[in-house]
Amino acid sequence: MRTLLLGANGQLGRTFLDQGELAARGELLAASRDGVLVDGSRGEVADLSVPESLPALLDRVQPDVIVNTAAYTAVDRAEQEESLASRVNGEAVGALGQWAAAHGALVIHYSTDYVFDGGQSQPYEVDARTAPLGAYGRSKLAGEKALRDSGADHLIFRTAWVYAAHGHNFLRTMLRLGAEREELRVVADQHGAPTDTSLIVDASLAALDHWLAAGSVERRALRGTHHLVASGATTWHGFASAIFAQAVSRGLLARAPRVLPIATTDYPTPAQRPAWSLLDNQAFQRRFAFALPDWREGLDKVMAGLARSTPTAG
Ligand SMILES: NC(=O)C1=CN([C@@H]2O[C@H](COP(=O)(O)OP(=O)(O)OC[C@H]3O[C@@H](n4cnc5c(N)ncnc54)[C@H](OP(=O)(O)O)[C@@H]3O)[C@@H](O)[C@H]2O)C=CC1
Ligand SMILES: Cc1cn([C@H]2C[C@H](O)[C@@H](COP(=O)(O)OP(=O)(O)O[C@H]3O[C@@H](C)C(=O)[C@@H](O)[C@H]3O)O2)c(=O)[nH]c1=O
Ligand SMILES: [Mg+2]
Repeated sequence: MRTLLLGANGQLGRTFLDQGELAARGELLAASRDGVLVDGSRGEVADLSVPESLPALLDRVQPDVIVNTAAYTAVDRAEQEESLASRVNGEAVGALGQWAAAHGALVIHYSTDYVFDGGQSQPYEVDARTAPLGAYGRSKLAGEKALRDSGADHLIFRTAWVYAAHGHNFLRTMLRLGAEREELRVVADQHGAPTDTSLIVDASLAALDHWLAAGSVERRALRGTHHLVASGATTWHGFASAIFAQAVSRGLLARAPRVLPIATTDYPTPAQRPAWSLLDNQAFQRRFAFALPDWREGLDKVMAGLARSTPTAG
């Protein structure tokens, strides 16, 4: 089995590489926008802002599985750059699907809670009505549709509130701001489940193994969209508070800032975010026989990893 990993320098892409299991399952080629990987080594070049460049790469690599973790993820900036966001998150995904359909490859792709408007008050099921509030969500929804319409074998995993010890994410923003400021104001009326990249990688591999072992009838049931998020629920304020509690107890911060709960209306941003981002992950757990633990377990592991690799605060 030959796998092509796109977006290898992103939060999720890096965890796929670090974790090592994709490489253990066969041959693994990693691609980034310019072909340079975070460790300085050379990988493949895959620029998703130029969708028409992708077939030549795929023809050369001939992957059996394409794992697409590349995406335009700047939620606020997307409001100003919607055409770029929709090329990367929409058209490029369609191009991957078209190649995969013609060559019998499987596409594993990631989408987001931001395809929903957040108007619900119970976890979203996979077939709930989508209605993105902003350009990022629209572009991701376009990618889902393009992949489905391509006719390729595919697994789309909608996840949410993704973080890791590396990369751009809310946890790292909080640790940086918390070291600088006495007080932070964080929205307490957006609800979701923070999901660490290790969980996404482990769950994706479990799903891939299921797929590889399945016959054509079972594959028809597996093919499609799934909700892959940690269990439990919190708010960004709750997540921030949990991050600081851990940071202090693990010696990463000498003291926690005050974290004031605020309303979304008191934190104006260019893009509107869903108030309710919880995705129902029960079907994923049943279908792939994989347990998705509470978000606090993931936070615990990520903070333990950070504490191991960081000198303690004075
Ligand atoms: N982050 C989150 O909270 C969530 C993410 N998701 C989805 O999960 C997936 C993984 O996200 P995550 O790892 O967090 O995202 P990151 O932003 O950490 O990583 C995305 C990667 O894609 C790369 N990229 C951006 N534009 C291009 C391009 N034109 N060509 C090639 N590569 C490009 C980025 O490169 P560079 O850094 O150079 O721009 C980056 O390395 C995405 O599909 C995302 O939409 C879903 C829900 C939540
Ligand atoms: C830094 C900061 C943010 N916030 C708010 C803004 C926002 O509502 C919330 C989270 O901020 P972020 O900018 O990290 O969130 P955002 O970039 O919107 O995160 C999203 O990214 C995309 C890619 C996804 O797919 C989503 O699942 C989600 O994870 O916290 C505060 O209230 N106080 C603060 O000090
Ligand atoms: Mg962000």
